[in-house]
Amino acid sequence: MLDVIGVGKTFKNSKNSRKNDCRIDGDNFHALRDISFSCSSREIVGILGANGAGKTTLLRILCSVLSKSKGIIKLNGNAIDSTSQMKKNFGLLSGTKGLYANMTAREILEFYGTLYEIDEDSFNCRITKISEKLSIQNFLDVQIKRFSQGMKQRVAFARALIHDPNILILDEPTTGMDVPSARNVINFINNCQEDGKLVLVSTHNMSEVEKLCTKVVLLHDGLVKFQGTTEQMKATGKSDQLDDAFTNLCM
Ligand SMILES: Nc1ncnc2c1ncn2[C@@H]1O[C@H](COP(=O)(O)OP(=O)(O)OP(=O)(O)O)[C@@H](O)[C@H]1O
Repeated sequence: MLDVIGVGKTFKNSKNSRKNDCRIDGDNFHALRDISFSCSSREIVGILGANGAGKTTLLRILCSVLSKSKGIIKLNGNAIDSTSQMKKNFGLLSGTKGLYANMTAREILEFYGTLYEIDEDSFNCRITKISEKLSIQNFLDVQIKRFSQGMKQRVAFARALIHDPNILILDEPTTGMDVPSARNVINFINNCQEDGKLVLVSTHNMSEVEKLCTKVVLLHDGLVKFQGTTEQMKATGKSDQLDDAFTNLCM
């Protein structure tokens, strides 16, 4: 369903900002060098890698927040290049930025509904369905400034899902959450899989990866170092502990 083929991203390398990095090429810095992998609906794919490996850059390219420097992204066999196609098919959760303190959850979701050009009837159906799933139906008319971090994260999830995308991109969805809130997020991600969505999730938490991911793509210095199941990753990384296998593969 989703094919990422030879995707690369090059930034200008400002002098003295990086040293001793194999991705530096004169004035250029190749954050992603050549990324290829494929996945299907109902998969939960872990995008793994050490700090700076290129996870966020890749996820932002998939959601058209960033443009790619090379490569092809295909959905159901067709190359997608227009921003509008990408926006329609992908939903991004990347922290709780843009949840304006003085707006209510409903106002924020209405704002994003307008950006995605969702008609009023569809919007009302979506907001009812999503707010029940995320248990925010009782907070919809409360201002964001009164929300805890976990509640804000649920609104951010609702925002990512408001246009009913086929593919959900989650950049570190449980970072900074307490155990019950993180567990809710994990359950919610599992529900998305049951709804037939493809979920790509970046996380540093290997126990979450073991619980959630049907497959992982491990990035290292802007390349794919490993892809396969967590069991295959342990075998390749020569450890029965996923975090040790991760460390071995990243060395
Ligand atoms: N706009 C930019 N300009 C220049 N370099 C950038 C830019 N955005 C990211 N980079 C660089 O690209 C590399 C990959 O960054 P990215 O944020 O994708 O890594 P990551 O794997 O998500 O890391 P982390 O786990 O720390 O969040 C890093 O070296 C980063 O400094």
